[in-house]
Amino acid sequence: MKNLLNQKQMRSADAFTIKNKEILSVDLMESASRAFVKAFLQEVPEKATSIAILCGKGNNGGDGLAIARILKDSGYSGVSVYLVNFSAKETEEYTINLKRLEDLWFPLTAVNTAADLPDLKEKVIIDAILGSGLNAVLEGPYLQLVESVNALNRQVIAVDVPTGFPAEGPLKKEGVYLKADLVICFQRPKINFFFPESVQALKRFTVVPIGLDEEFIQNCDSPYRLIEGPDLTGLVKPRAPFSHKGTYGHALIVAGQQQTMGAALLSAHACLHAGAGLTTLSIPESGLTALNTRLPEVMYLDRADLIPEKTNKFSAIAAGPGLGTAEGSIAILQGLLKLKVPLILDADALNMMGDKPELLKQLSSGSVLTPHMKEFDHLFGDHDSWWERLETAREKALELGCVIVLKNQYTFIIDLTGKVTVNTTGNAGMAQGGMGDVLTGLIASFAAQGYTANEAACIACYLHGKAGDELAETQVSISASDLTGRVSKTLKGLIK
Ligand SMILES: NC(=O)C1=CN([C@@H]2O[C@H](COP(=O)(O)OP(=O)(O)OC[C@H]3O[C@@H](n4cnc5c(N)ncnc54)[C@H](OP(=O)(O)O)[C@@H]3O)[C@@H](O)[C@H]2O)[C@@H](O)CC1
Ligand SMILES: Nc1ncnc2c1ncn2[C@@H]1O[C@H](COP(=O)(O)OP(=O)(O)O)[C@@H](O)[C@H]1O
Repeated sequence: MKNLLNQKQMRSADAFTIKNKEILSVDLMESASRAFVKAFLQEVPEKATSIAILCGKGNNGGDGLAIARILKDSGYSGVSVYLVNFSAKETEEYTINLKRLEDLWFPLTAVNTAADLPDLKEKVIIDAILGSGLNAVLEGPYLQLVESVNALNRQVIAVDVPTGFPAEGPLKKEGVYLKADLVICFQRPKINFFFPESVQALKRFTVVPIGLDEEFIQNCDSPYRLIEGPDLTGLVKPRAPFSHKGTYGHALIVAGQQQTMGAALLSAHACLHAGAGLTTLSIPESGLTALNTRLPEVMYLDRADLIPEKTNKFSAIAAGPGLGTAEGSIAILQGLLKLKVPLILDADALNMMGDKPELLKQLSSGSVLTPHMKEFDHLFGDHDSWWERLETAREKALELGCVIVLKNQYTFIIDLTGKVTVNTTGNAGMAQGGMGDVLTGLIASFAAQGYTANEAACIACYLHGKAGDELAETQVSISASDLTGRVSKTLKGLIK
């Protein structure tokens, strides 16, 4: 899995690369700027496009100056550079790149106050004002400049990070950011790109390698990492010769009530498709006809049988989808907690725990909680930012000894030690009811098959989103049933 670094670690990776590869800092800037231009070419292939590059006086601005030169060398004929001179000091790499442009008689326009910014006519704006060196919210001339550029409503492509947007840490309410359509980011994405609030600053991002030492990066002690397809190849085991249904575990899903029986069926269906040897569903008796008609492979367990003697045969137990929160459901949850086995808890199971926080203390170690943002805040209190929510998730995972799957467009899987795995698969086509029920069924299936709680959560989240991404190639929206139908095929692609 790829480590995500904080800015201090990123600077160390910079320094290490410069020392060990015996390259100059300005050469690293050149490499970053070339990588930027390569990605920019894909985005703006028309060489006659007029482009304004706004450059601050730090290394982000230095990149902007190098990018101007490289774009010109690549055949872009309408590149203009605006020097944002709001700071007294400039970095050495900036100075070198400015000199290189001056030597080429490159036209440069000085912007010494926000009011100096001319009426930009260029079609595309490259934002190289401030990058990861940002140390406070924007104010004064930077704020004015950013607001006037935002008002232009042009296509904006930011270098590494949009001006004003912090790479890490809580996003302040008063923060103002230069709004980028795309960020071309160096070597690793910034952790803050994965939070929903980032939409205020960027629509999307792409990451380009710039030649930093990968071994150094991977050896950094970081709490964040990204899960990618190759990470699962090798982890997901193929079906074994001479195996039988008993080899792949027996999952129990406790879900559904009269009005929300579908949630239970969706979870069980997903569990089946992800390969559990046996799947049993515990639903109210009134759902039996639906179960037998819709999912003939799935067995039934009476609610009265949720007792140790009847449940000890299950290799994983999930509860919550469509379960309701009435007295009867609370009793079911309390009964499950008394089993003293790890549980996978979603939806109403989490809502009940939010209503009765004392239940959280009864969770067995190795359990998995799968809240979306509202369920999470109901469980652990309101949060002003996603950064803070993720910090709480890390503390709670450690304190409770459980895995927390904090769901969103990018889902955060926090393991028992508080480490965070970010899943980037999935798409807006999946924003339909029932999708979380499917995820619960997938986690239950992998847990039943013998994967650890964290492995089951990582495999399930990646697979869930990946199946959705494959379907999105030919569909606009994806129903929970569509997704379930795809899962086994996608899984096949993940096995060596
Ligand atoms: N390995 C990599 O990732 C590589 C990264 N590279 C590039 O380097 C970039 C980072 O460059 P950087 O460190 O020079 O900082 P940068 O963002 O240009 O800004 C610094 C200036 O901003 C100022 N300033 C800060 N906050 C402010 C505020 N709120 N309001 C006003 N001013 C503020 C601050 O002034 P100070 O507060 O210190 O007086 C200082 O003068 C990175 O994003 C990437 O583009 C590549 O070239 C090579 C490999
Ligand atoms: N825009 C999106 N991009 C990626 N994944 C999404 C998106 N919208 C929803 N999902 C995924 O769908 C699931 C929704 O879960 P949840 O809100 O609990 O759904 P429900 O309660 O309807 O079953 C989560 O796993 C989430 O990551």
